[in-house]
Amino acid sequence: MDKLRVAILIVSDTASANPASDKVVDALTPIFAAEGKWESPAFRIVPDNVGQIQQCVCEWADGPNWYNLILLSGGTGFAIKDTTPEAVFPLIQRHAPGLVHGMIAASLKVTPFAMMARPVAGVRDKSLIITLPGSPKGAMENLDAVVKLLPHACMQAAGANSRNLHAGGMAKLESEAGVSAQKDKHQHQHNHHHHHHHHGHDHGHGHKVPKAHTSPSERPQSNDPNAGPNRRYRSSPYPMLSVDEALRRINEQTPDPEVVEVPVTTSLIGSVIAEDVYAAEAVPAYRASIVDGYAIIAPDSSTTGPSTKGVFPVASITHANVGGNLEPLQLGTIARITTGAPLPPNANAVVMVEDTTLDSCTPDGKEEATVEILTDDIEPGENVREPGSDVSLGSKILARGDLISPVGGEIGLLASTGTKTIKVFRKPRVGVLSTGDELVEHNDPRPLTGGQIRDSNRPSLISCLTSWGFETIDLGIARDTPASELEHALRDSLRGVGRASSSVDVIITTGGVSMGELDLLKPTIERSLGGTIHFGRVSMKPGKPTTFATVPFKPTGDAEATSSQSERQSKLIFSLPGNPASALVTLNLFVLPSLHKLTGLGHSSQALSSRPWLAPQLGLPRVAVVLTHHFPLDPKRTEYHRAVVTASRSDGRLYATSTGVEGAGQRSSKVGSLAKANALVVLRTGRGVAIKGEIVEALLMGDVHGSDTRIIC
Ligand SMILES: Nc1nc2c(c(=O)[nH]1)N[C@H]1C(S)=C(S)[C@@H](COP(=O)(O)OP(=O)(O)OC[C@H]3O[C@@H](n4cnc5c(N)ncnc54)[C@H](O)[C@@H]3O)O[C@H]1N2
Ligand code: MOO
Ligand SMILES: [Mg+2]
Repeated sequence: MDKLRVAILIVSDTASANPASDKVVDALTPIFAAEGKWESPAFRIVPDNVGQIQQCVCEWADGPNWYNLILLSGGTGFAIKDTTPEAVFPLIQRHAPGLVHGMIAASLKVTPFAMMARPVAGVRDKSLIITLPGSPKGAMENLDAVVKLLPHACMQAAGANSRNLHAGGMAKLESEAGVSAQKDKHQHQHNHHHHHHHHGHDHGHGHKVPKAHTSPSERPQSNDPNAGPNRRYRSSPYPMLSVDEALRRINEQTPDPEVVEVPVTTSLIGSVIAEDVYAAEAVPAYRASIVDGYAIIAPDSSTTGPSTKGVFPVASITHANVGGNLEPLQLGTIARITTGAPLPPNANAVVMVEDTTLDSCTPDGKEEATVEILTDDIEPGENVREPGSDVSLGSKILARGDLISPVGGEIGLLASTGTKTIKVFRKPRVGVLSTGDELVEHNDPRPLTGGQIRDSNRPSLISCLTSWGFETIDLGIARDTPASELEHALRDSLRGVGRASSSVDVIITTGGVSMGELDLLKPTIERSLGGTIHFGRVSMKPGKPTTFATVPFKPTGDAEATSSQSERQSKLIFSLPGNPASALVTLNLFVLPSLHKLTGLGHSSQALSSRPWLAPQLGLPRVAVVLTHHFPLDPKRTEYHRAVVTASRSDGRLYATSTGVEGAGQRSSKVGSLAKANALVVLRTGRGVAIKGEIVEALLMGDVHGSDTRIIC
């Protein structure tokens, strides 16, 4: 039969800094060789870092080249930096305490210090994962204690149809090891119990409010759908933040922009300049005519030279784009010239053709022989663009922080000066993922059944992001069950595999962030991805359960790790509520300012401001609007009321009209409340209504058109 595949992860700051110092791989390799059932072990070294440990274990367990057995050595003790069990525990889907007992029992025969080992063992997908002590001796002793069982355990974990299995070989091993499938089943039940016991802290009633920034151990235990009603929250453990505090945390966690050098093309639109740009060429590069007419030698007005008025022979003709040298203009002659064409040497001004009349033609009648100039007040330099008078060579044409707008002015300036490449801030790449068992593609031809919903969030969010000029990646729909689907979808998009062919900087998800038992985003981000949730509730309507998290990210593969300077170290996840209006409103309110910061906007003003998250360049423009009717107020949460804002042609003010106040008008499930809306009217909490004629703040999402509205109060 095929040999089993084994990989060893050395977890050690020391070995990570100096790989030669590792002795564990050499100690364990002969044990596997002696068994004869194993391929020679693969290995990798990482520092004592939860994110890097998890990244590697997941790659080894989930990737296409998965391993039957994943061993980790190191980081299992009581020292502060020992975090291997914490990293591995959440990745295990089925725990194997029997292996843990076996290893500890064996070590106890050697030393009482075995009581201070904190090993973890269990199955993830088809891989068996076991942690071992960091010392070569301890690692060998522990492995020796269980190694006879491992081939059997691995094959059971992999399932009978695994590529590594043959029915014959399996039966043989089972009798060798003297265990049965029945026993194995018992073990699982035991596992479950064990799991409850260790993690069923007193969060069942959720009265404890966690601190704003929680370390992995003191983080609130999230909804665990497998753990039954006692582990489900009955009130949210996430503190309710103000919108301002939420924006502050987003700003704080959003990394500074990265600089890239790129060629000048139209795909620069929406980029922000990272380094002042100086003109590589002068514009114009030569003395050019501003009009169609005749180049002349105009007398200096201070001297009393010959008049420009009179009849002159036409010496030559100059069009734009002439090659070669021009004949110098002789005194007393003029030269026909077109707009933008270079002046012949000696010429110093141009007379517009409108200020002349034809006097005589050449004998063949094809050309002008003499022309009469009708005007006498032509000064030297008139209608002439001197070299560099539009853009002088080496002058600053664009500054750090300038936006390359779709209007075209900046691209034009870069093009006219022959600028080949410029340094800009790299625009973030954004992935959009819908979550929910109930979702079907919006264009699925089948009629809906049961509780099915068409996925409207993905198309609506992607269209909004695209209009802002960001590269988006459609990450599809992740089902709520099995929960690993969500985890895989997130992990793949961070790594740039699957639907995301290159890794994304920001992930936007919708759905699954509130209080339902299938609301799995928060636990998945915290436990499976080792992420940090910076907030999970905001006092606003719609959008209360909006969640923002960061996940540590280290590119996998050694080559990549060194070469890829452009990979950000921490990735952002915005988990927006599933209700369509909530999703689109929170995208505008929370995600845009972060994307703007990543793009390099608001960068210059940040240093000056004590509240950089409110820099005017970040997020939607804020304007004052006049209400055209009463708007009802919410007593508890600030409302972002969807409205149409128009610019009054009669009084120049901006007026806001709701997209619907009656009945379900502003309900968060109603994406139609955003159809036609171009603004979010910010309504502070209060009783009753904001009255007609009142001036309030609004966030502009779209173009403002003119109207005849006016209110006289
Ligand atoms: N007990 C409580 N229940 C709820 C609370 C609460 O505080 N306590 N908050 C409510 C608020 S406010 C909102 S908003 C929603 C947020 O829900 P989730 O983010 O957990 O989203 P789901 O439960 O998955 O779905 C909610 C709703 O949205 C529909 N949906 C989801 N995804 C899409 C999509 N891609 N396209 C269209 N529609 C989608 C989904 O079918 C549900 O109808 O929670 C309240 N509950
Ligand atoms: O706060 Mo949730 O977003 O409705 O309606
Ligand atoms: Mg929900």
